Amino acid sequence: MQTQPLTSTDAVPRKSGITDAAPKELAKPMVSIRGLTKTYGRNGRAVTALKDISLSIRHGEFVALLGPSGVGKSTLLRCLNHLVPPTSGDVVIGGENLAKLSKRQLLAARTRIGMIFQESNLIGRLPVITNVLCGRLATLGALRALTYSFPRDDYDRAVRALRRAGLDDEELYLRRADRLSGGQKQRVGIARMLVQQPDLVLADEPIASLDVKMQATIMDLIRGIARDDGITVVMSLHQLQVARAYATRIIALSAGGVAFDGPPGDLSDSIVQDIFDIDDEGLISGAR
Ligand SMILES: Nc1ncnc2c1ncn2[C@@H]1O[C@H](COP(=O)(O)OP(=O)(O)OP(=O)(O)O)[C@@H](O)[C@H]1O
Repeated sequence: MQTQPLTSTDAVPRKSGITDAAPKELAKPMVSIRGLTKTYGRNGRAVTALKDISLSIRHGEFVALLGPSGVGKSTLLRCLNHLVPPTSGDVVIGGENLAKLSKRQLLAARTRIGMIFQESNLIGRLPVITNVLCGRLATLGALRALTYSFPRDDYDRAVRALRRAGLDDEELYLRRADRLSGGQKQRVGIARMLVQQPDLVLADEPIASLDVKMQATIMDLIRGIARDDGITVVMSLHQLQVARAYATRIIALSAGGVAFDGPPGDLSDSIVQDIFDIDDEGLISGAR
């Protein structure tokens, strides 16, 4: 692996996505889903995770996807970048219908869609900086990608991203990723997303493995970055209060369909009670 000395470049927020895009592009929805259905085959049995979902998400929205375990939140997020191909229906991102793209075009489209995962999905044996650089892999040729030979600019970008994600201590950058705390890992995952310079971020339960204090820190960080860079966020969550505090829009899933879609202020306790069971810790624990 190639490891270059680290520079001390200042963290400069990117003004892209909503700010860089031409007005015509902004008029189009960031995400448009039409008639999305996903059926998995399991042990010779069909499981329909999503049933005929249609919705649009505008540039700059912060959408919380709520619902009990198994309702289809991860499936919906993964259909949005075709990591899980829909059984039927269309997913249009920034005006591009993903089903109509060639493999190569789909890979290119995915470079503008960042992901943040519950367990951060870092490569434990690799140093922090290399994990962040992995967000640039799609921009390298095949040989460079195989040997993790990143250009100098990418190292500078990775350092800036780590700083924006709240990791200032350069000693950490060369540490193996599996030697970090849960909160540090999540910050590295956010830095890896940042170097992709995405327009859209899909976050799958990014705070589920963190303590309450770190949950707030990570949510503040993601919201701040999304606002500064004009990034659209779609995030699955189990915590009702977190969704109410951070999202500009809540979409609640129930039985594979949309049970509620609106601003947090419209999701009254009585609507919540009609849709979900909430446990003592405020987590959505089941469907009504
Ligand atoms: N690869 C798969 N093969 C078969 N069934 C699957 C697969 N992935 C998900 N499912 C099923 O699809 C349904 C929706 O699962 P999904 O993981 O999208 O739900 P979720 O709301 O994200 O759950 P959680 O909150 O537990 O992550 C579930 O019934 C699940 O068992």
